Amino acid sequence: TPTPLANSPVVPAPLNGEYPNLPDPLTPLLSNNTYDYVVVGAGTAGMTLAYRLAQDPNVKVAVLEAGIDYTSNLVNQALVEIPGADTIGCGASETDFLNNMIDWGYVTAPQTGAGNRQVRYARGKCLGGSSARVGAFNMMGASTYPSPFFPPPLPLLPSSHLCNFMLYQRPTKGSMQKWVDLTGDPQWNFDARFQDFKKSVKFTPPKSNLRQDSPSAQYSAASFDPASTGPLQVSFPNFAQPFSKFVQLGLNEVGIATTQDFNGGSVNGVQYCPLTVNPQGGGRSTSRSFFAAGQQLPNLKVFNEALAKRIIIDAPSNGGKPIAKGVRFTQFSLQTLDVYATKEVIVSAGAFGSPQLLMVSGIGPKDQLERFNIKTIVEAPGVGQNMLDHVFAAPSYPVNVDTPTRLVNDPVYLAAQTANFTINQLGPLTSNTADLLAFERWSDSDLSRIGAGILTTYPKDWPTVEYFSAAGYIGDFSNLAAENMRVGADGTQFGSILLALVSPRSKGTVTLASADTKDLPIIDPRWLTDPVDQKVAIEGFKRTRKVFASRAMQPVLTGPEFYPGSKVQSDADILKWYQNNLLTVWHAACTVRMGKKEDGAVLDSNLRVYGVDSLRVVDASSFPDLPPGHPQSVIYMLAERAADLIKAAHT
Ligand SMILES: Cc1cc2nc3c(=O)[nH]c(=O)nc-3n(C[C@H](O)[C@H](O)[C@H](O)COP(=O)(O)OP(=O)(O)OC[C@H]3O[C@@H](n4cnc5c(N)ncnc54)[C@H](O)[C@@H]3O)c2cc1C
Repeated sequence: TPTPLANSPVVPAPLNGEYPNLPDPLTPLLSNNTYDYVVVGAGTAGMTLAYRLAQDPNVKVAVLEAGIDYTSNLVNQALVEIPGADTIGCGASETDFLNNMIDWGYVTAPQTGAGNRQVRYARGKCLGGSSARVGAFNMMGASTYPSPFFPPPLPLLPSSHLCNFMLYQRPTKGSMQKWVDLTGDPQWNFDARFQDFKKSVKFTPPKSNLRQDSPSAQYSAASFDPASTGPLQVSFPNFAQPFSKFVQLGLNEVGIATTQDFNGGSVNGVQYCPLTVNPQGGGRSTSRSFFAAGQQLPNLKVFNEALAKRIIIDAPSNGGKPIAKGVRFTQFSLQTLDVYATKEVIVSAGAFGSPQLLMVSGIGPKDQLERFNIKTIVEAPGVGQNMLDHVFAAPSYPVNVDTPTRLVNDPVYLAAQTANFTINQLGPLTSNTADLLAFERWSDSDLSRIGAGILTTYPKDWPTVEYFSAAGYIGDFSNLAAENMRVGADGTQFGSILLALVSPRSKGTVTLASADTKDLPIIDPRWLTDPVDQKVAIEGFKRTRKVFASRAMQPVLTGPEFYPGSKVQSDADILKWYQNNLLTVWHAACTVRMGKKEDGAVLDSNLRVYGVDSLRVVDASSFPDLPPGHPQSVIYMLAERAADLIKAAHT
């Protein structure tokens, strides 16, 4: 049993013989258990932040990551890095993630707003965190499939693969102004942070000759910094889904104009979306790229399979301000160890892991702490509250162009396209499938008409809904690969338009199941429980049908709506269908939010935990509000800003 934490010496080496007979991998840590910074989580924010801090050779940085490095076995590496593999298994089914090596295996509480289903909620547990499209395979997988680039036979795959769609797109100026309003800090303004958005990213323009897209993908060069070295790669795949061209024209026809760019502070309109894809080789680029960039730095240590158990907080008995001193963790599930930070502890464990770690460490709502006999360090009612998320669902139609439905049904085609990807970096496996996006803000009169008048108060550039062109069949989202096999067995191909709610009003919670981080927290997103979200879902679904009914889409359609089909007509039918079929877009955020203390926020505008010194939270949980669209750009920006704030605080 480790020693009591209060007044722990900062440098307790040699740890009073507390950790006898440790296996080899732990020895280096024990010879040096004190760093300037300890970062929990090597995910999207944590790995970026740790690398930036370690660029200063005068500081030492330790990162504790509960998962493995996904490049440590070939199958997971292939599943992460082949963009087209993201069509495999985004399933909502809770029974699908046995043996999952690099996913946490979260399942939500029963969702009254989603047909009382318990929905699997994918989250990366590996270097790169949720920015890595991570898959699972059974333990024999690595030796069964010798090529790192050849996907294993699809029927053998458990459908527990989760798929980060790699969409790289920035929020609107108005939504970032909301961050300013909520925090009182003008530094969160889009223009003030534009340089941080650009800093992580090396942008490469689309190769239109290879993509053969028409109209071609557009972008604004001004949204990127030509001098940036990345290490995150942002570009376009060398393949445009044939289906997407029709969707673009259909969206235009219903009044959504083509826009140039999603990365300069406005998004309304339709365009191909840049991806975090590496133009060299066509593979996915994740926040692991920051690990790769820092691998040679002697002052950066990343510990895998290191599960943080709690933050070591020194709470003076004289009532002085508590101070974070380090982190207690288990590595390889073997031994409990302490690592100390002389400057700061930074929690980057994600929207579920961060509130959990704060609560088990004594920072959280009183009822949660008391329920599990956790000693209260700081009563913080906002921890684990205010969870915001996006959801989506899609009608599907039969089409006459190649889609991933063919990839899963035609082994010869799959083999040819695998070779095409591996050798030429061409073909559908280079694509993330949902390559074309549209954002639409509904007029104030339409919003009032449908009973969503509250959304008229949102900044005018904040879209109400997002549409994804999705080649393939979506169905009830339970298992994309298996469902495409089923419906496409006779050679029929499918195309879908996903409707996502990007101005959600429903708020969820993350609460504890026990006082130990080895037990997953309880996730209750409460999707679509707010009546405004329900109205938007109904209206948005009708809009997607209008797009399919456009003249521009008729040449690609070979029949009427296949799913849900003509039986779903009334508003009540539509709502029920949407609720029974929706899936998260995996954008959980705001569970340890930044803002004003008097408004119940947990973090000040510099990401510091109110009431505790030397402790910050930097990841999706720290968002004051969830901007419309896809959050990874915001998380990279947040990590860049946090690194600068931390460096400035210690010079
Ligand atoms: C399937 C999927 C598809 C997505 N698609 C897109 C997309 O196309 N575009 C986009 O912009 N966004 C997308 N997202 C969302 C985006 O990836 C996430 O919002 C983002 O990666 C979250 O970053 P984070 O740093 O907050 O957390 P994460 O990246 O999840 O990092 C948290 C890290 O902390 C580790 N951790 C947690 N608890 C502990 C602990 N106790 N001890 C040690 N380590 C711990 C985790 O293992 C993980 O590595 C997608 C997400 C998923 C899951």
